[in-house]
Amino acid sequence: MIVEIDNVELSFDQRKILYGVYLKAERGKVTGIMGRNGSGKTSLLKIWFGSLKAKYSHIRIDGIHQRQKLFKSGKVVFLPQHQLLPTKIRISDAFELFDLDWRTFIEHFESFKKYEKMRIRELSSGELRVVETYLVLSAKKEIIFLDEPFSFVAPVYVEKLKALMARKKKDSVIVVTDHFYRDILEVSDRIYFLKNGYSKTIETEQDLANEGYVLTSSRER
Ligand SMILES: Nc1ncnc2c1ncn2[C@@H]1O[C@H](COP(=O)(O)OP(=O)(O)OP(=O)(O)O)[C@@H](O)[C@H]1O
Repeated sequence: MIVEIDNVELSFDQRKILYGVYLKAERGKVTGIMGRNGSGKTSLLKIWFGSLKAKYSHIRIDGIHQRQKLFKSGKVVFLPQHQLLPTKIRISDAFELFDLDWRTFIEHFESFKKYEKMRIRELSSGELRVVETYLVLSAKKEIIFLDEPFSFVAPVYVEKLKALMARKKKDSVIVVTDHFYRDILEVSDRIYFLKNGYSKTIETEQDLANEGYVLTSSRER
């Protein structure tokens, strides 16, 4: 499966946010999106998913223009930047909601064993992000959008989530954005950088330095 978005035009009031964007994401590859704060990454994911209306946007799946919002196809799952799960439910209920097996999760995230009967509100921000990202990645959808899955997450769990993404990309189109740029560079097979409303492909930390996203490439230090 190949999912593309182009001809995006988004403004808020008179402020142009996106106007020269083309992204292509495909099964078998993780597609990363990077850019400074406010460059439009979240907006772009929302337009792609269908929860934000742009003046123009053109979305294709396997070359076929999609008239309906992508989320209506039932093929896509979206981890939003802000909390996904309701705070009152138990963690075990969240696994039931996603039709996923708690024991499989525990095989990979053993230290979460003690939380099974706890409620979502009892998790720390990072623990919640691990659970939410795991659920979304494991949701057996053809298209997976992840907006900042690594926020608040300890390096050991980031590694586990990256390994999960590497496994899941065989079955699903995965698009991810995050400011943990080294992790995005590592896990992504193709990376787009958003700047001044446009997208361009980048590959290395040096490219990010050239775009002014990081101060200097670590190789130069
Ligand atoms: N509902 C809104 N109303 C007005 N302006 C908005 C709205 N949503 C986003 N914006 C503006 O659009 C721009 C892009 O926001 P967006 O959240 O897409 O950026 P981002 O690249 O995801 O940023 P970050 O890395 O900080 O999460 C920002 O300047 C933001 O202020």
